[in-house]
Amino acid sequence: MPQYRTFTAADAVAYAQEFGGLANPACLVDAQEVGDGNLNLVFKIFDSAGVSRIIVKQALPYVRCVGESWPLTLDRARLEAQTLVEHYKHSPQHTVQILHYDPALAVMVMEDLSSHRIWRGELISGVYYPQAATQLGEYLARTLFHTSDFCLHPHDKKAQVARFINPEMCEITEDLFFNDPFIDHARNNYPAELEAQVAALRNDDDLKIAVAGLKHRFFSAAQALLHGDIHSGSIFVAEGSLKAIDAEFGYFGPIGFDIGTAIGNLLLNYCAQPGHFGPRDAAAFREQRLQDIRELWLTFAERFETLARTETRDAALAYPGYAARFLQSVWKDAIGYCGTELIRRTVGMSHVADLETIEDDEMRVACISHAIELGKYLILIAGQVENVEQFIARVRQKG
Ligand SMILES: Nc1ncnc2c1ncn2[C@@H]1O[C@H](COP(=O)(O)OP(=O)(O)O)[C@@H](O)[C@H]1O
Ligand SMILES: CSC[C@H]1O[C@H](OP(=O)(O)O)[C@H](O)[C@@H]1O
Repeated sequence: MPQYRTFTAADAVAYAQEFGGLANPACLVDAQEVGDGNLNLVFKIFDSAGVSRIIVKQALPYVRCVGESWPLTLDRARLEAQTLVEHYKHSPQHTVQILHYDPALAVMVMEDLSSHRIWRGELISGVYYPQAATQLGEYLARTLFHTSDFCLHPHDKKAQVARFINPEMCEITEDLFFNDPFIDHARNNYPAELEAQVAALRNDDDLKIAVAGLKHRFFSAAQALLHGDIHSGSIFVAEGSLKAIDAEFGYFGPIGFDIGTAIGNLLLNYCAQPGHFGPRDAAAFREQRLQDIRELWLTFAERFETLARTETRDAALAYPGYAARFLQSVWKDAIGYCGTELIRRTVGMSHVADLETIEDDEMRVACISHAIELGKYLILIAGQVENVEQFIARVRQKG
């Protein structure tokens, strides 16, 4: 077995020639490292005509955006490859295809999605993909249903939970979402002007109890195999197409976490709109985001319920009305997790380009402040919002 080493561009080309599955591997001649995420190396491998043909992704033994002072398990590459392979089985249209995985080198080779664009960039530029929210709802319904107790035999489910135990990556989420923003932590990063607003988060008993409940369910509710980090930067879109990538946070957790993360990133974009298009033009883009949220939830819920009605194997869970009851609890979880995504992306260490690229300082701070307030509000009211129309009305009320 090869020893782990960090790939150079030449290593990545040689690896893609061997494991890329191309009929004419010698055509692969060049590589460029294009990783813009927080964690890993990503190489595009080009042919002699300069066309990107295949992707080689390698985990580093530390958090890329911080450096060697924050070591991180290489096993995350296994969890990412395994999660994407499992999701591909259930939703091949909306999951990147993994072609090869190598545990010793913590490397995977995957389908090249250069014909697509990262959704976050498109949302920031105001490019609308009207089908994307529906397709994301379909992806979430199919992957989450087919890895849940509605579908799996109890023995298989338990074996799968064990195969996807992901303690190191879950710990990052546990800290960044549910701890750091609600205490005075060195990793936090927010505008000094918002100190009083952030201090109020630390001193709000109701909020901290609600966040404790969300963290507790993140620890313990092994409902389905989550993507675990399904934000708009982990989603490629093209006309009529959507593909999820980057699933190294995959584990069996509460379904509402994936739904809430996805909705949360649409809301972060909603909050950022005045910073990119000015208060007047922002209104139309904001309506698109609210429509995306409506479409995402309604598609997810409708597809999940249909699958539950037609394909549930467990006799008790198949009882008419139970799936609808379960989806109500998923919805309420999703609103809470959505709120934590808004807060961790504004107060915590890991920010989003939607807000960070707003050039005007005063406007940027105002948009960040809006996201923090909205996040706190959603966490507090999560249990009272019965449906997506009420959710949208509440978001509108908060400005
Ligand atoms: N399958 C792919 N096809 C084309 N580009 C990709 C692919 N996977 C990743 N990339 C590029 O690499 C970037 C970082 O990938 P990502 O998986 O998000 O890395 P990280 O795990 O470090 O967050 C993406 O934003 C995208 O530009
Ligand atoms: C210390 S990891 C911070 C943050 O980075 C991950 O995002 P990505 O892999 O898409 O760059 C994830 O959201 C983590 O919470």
